[in-house]
Amino acid sequence: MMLVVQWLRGAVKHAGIRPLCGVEQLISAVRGVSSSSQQLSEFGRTLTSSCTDGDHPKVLITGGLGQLGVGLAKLLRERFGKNNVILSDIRKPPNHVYHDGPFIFSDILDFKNLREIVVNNNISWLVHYSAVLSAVGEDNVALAKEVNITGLHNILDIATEHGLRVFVPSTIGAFGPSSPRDPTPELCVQRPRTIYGVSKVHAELMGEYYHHRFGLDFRCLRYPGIISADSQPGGGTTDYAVQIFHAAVKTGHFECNLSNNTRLPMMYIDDCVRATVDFLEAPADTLISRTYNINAMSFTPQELTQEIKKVLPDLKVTYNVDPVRQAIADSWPMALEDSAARRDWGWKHEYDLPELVQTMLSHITLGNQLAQAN
Ligand SMILES: NC(=O)c1ccc[n+]([C@@H]2O[C@H](COP(=O)([O-])OP(=O)(O)OC[C@H]3O[C@@H](n4cnc5c(N)ncnc54)[C@H](O)[C@@H]3O)[C@@H](O)[C@H]2O)c1
Ligand SMILES: C[C@@H](O)[C@H](N)C(=O)O
Repeated sequence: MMLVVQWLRGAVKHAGIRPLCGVEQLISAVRGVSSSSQQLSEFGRTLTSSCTDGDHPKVLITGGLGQLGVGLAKLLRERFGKNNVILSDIRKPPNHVYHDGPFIFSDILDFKNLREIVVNNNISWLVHYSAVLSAVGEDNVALAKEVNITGLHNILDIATEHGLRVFVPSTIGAFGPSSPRDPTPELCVQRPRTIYGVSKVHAELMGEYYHHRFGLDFRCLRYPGIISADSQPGGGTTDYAVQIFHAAVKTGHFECNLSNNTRLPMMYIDDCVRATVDFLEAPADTLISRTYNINAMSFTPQELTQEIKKVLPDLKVTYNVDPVRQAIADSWPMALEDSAARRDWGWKHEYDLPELVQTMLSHITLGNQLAQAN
């Protein structure tokens, strides 16, 4: 096996193939197969399917109609071409998403269908966004187990089988009350108290295991709460930090379900999708780890309100604390320690609280004006 890996490194270097085509991915594919002749012929297919269109990866995004998928698809399509990025979900897309680029139905619990999609579309990168988030998960543990754990197993098996690069996001929710909270280091006690958090620790460990055992090119970022103007959050604990902006513009009143002094790590969506694409593109030999924290800003509902009031002074915020969400938030980090991401693949956030507030308010105001004009 070592000889094959060495030969592959030499051959790739000799042929001048660009790193984007995934030298390490190919090497991983070699490591991932045993020496049976059938599997070696599979390897031949993996080699050709891993580099599409000469240069660009062919990307499949699962759960792509949630808060993050459409934004990620937009950036990936700018970099790799519209037809090289396929969004998928189990829901019907809105018209503008359907017309913006390829969309396909894919239920991650249907292994055979998922495999068919990967094969028929020559997929080389898989971004696995399907999930049941923290608050919804506590409401429906069985569904969260099915989607977040069984679904992940399907993804890892298919990615390994076809030599794919696979990205699975983790979260601040992968930590718990016994983790250090301010800041939370990359490696520390992880004993989350939600099914969402437990499933994400499982995903981190399974992905890393598949990487070491089968050579899977598994990549994982622990996202903070993500804030976006054009897409709605899917039932998490940090959702208030999106909803407050819409309420501020629309009615001038917001009822917050977390207490005024609950400090959580947050990130603007543009930083999140840029981090994801940069991390996906990072050469494998620069990655010391397969799971990284990324951090941008931290604030409380009170601090966010004060910042929004600089633009909309009449905003009124009242508090009606949801005990389930509050207990979750109280067990999560206040900030993530992310020096490894900054060192290894150049992560740098661009949005702090003032820029976040300015950007969110202008996007939402403009969006509302356009909607009224139509
Ligand atoms: N949004 C955040 O603040 C945040 C923070 C940390 C991590 N993450 C992670 O990022 C990823 C994307 O988050 P999001 O906010 O877009 O989530 P979301 O809840 O908004 O969207 C999840 C999507 O998964 C789809 N889905 C559910 N069951 C499915 C199935 N069986 N097959 C295929 N798709 C299915 C849903 O239809 C939905 O569109 C998730 O893994 C989430 O855990 C998000
Ligand atoms: C933090 C993140 O994982 C998600 N927004 C949640 O609150 O569940």
